[in-house]
Amino acid sequence: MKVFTAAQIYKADTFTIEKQQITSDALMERAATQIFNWMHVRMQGAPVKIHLFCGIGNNGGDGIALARHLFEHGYDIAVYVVKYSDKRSKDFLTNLDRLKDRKIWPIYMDADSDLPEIHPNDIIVDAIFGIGLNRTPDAWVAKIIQHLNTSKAFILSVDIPSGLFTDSVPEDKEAVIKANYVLSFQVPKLVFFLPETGIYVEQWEVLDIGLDAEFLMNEKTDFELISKNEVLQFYRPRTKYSHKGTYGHALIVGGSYGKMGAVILTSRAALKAGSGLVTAYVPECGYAILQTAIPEVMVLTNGKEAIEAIEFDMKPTVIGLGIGMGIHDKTVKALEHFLKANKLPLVLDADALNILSKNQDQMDFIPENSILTPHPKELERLVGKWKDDFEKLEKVRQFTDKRKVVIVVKGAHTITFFEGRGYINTTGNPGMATAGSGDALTGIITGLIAQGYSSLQAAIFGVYIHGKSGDISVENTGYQALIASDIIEGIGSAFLDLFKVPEERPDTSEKDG
Ligand SMILES: NC(=O)C1=CN([C@@H]2O[C@H](COP(=O)(O)OP(=O)(O)OC[C@H]3O[C@@H](n4cnc5c(N)ncnc54)[C@H](O)[C@@H]3O)[C@@H](O)[C@H]2O)[C@@H](O)CC1
Ligand SMILES: [K+]
Repeated sequence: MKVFTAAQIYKADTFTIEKQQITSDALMERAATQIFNWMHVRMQGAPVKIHLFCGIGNNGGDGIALARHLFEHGYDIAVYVVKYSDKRSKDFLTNLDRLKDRKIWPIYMDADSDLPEIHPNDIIVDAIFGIGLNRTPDAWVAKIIQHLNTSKAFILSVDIPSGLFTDSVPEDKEAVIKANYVLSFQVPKLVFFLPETGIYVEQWEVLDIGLDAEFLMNEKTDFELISKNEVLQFYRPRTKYSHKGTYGHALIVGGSYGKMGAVILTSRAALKAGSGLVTAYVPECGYAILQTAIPEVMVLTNGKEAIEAIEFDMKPTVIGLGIGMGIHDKTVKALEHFLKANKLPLVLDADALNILSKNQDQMDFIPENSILTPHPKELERLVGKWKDDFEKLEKVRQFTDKRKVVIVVKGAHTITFFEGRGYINTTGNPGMATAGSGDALTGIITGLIAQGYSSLQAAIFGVYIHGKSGDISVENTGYQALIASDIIEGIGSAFLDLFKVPEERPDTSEKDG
């Protein structure tokens, strides 16, 4: 699913209005009806107090139109208009008149108004600001927002949590609604997925308001959300007359005294992801450990307790490099020597990234289409410090552009970058923040490249499978007890899940988050 900017959403609105020959009011009515249906299916007329806080723009208009539908279906509502400006939108005013026609009188709120009492069991509809927010809300509006946040009532945000910008991090962290649920029109917003702004969105769902399908399909976006549908498009089925050679040979280079477990995890994950053959290249102290731990993996050795040279007499399809490798001087030299001679695509992780960060001139020897999988600290060493999430994304984009490589920015929503575009993953959970989780990911990605997936596909698919496996495994372990080995064990289930038919849903909108 594509992730549009605010400007693109406005463009889609205008395009749709012209093409479908409808009024903007009709589009607002669609939006409000969708939200109403969503609520009505779940609430079934329950006598719960619903407080609707509406701004004076089109987001407020959505809220006012929703209030009318709720009223007409017998819900107990209170409507507040937060008058943060005199520039009320046309469609807001139209809907306000319709509400007044039904003898519903909103409570107007300004800087001097008292804050209404809200019971923890009530429901709040947040329609104060939408994607039109262009500056930090005034202090008195921020106060209302804080009042709602501390009420303990369930907050349903219309389109986006009020106070959250679509393309920057909020300056005043207290002036943003913390939404329990966001109903986003047509497309999700990038800010739902970034660490600094995603905290305002507990769950989200997209509501289809019928924006023009052709426009949505043709419009190019900087970000795409990756769910099952997207990865299925490049899934490679196995053929009957294939053999292990068909599925490539992954070489996993790494390990040092005390860090051999990482190589076990990566090698195992590469096998489990489907690599035909896997060879581990480790220092001698890892030989018996590897051979005992994974009988399916072949082992080559160099150096005693750390790798001193990377030379081999075999032809791997792809090389995963850096896991538990350490930063011994001899290893650093070995890597430099190897990079100068190597032509194969690489999956670079952990100590390989740390070594490269310190010797940026060696970056020139990274082959195009290689994949780098840094965690936040490694990323910082690679691209330098950033002031916020948006600057981080920009720095990564520039780096991938310059070096022609794929960078996997690991996080709650891992984002894979290549050729100026970011692919946002939707699987995974906090249980996966555990030792060796990244080693497993490196193995999965390496194993996919071995089988013929392109670097970009392997990174996107690998991140998806890794997260999905974590989601399936956590059902049995709980967050705390989930360990990297569980993620590797779950890889098979994650593949099987690709072909599970989703269960029937009560409504027709797309769901995620
Ligand atoms: N454009 C359309 O056709 C549709 C728009 N929809 C709704 O419209 C929303 C966007 O509406 P608007 O563009 O009217 O914008 P908003 O309703 O988000 O904001 C209203 C206006 O307030 C002003 N403003 C921004 N920041 C402010 C601040 N800090 N203090 C005071 N005033 C501020 C801006 O001039 C802005 O246009 C979407 O989020 C969505 O909810 C939906 O009805 C679907 C259709
Ligand atoms: K809102």
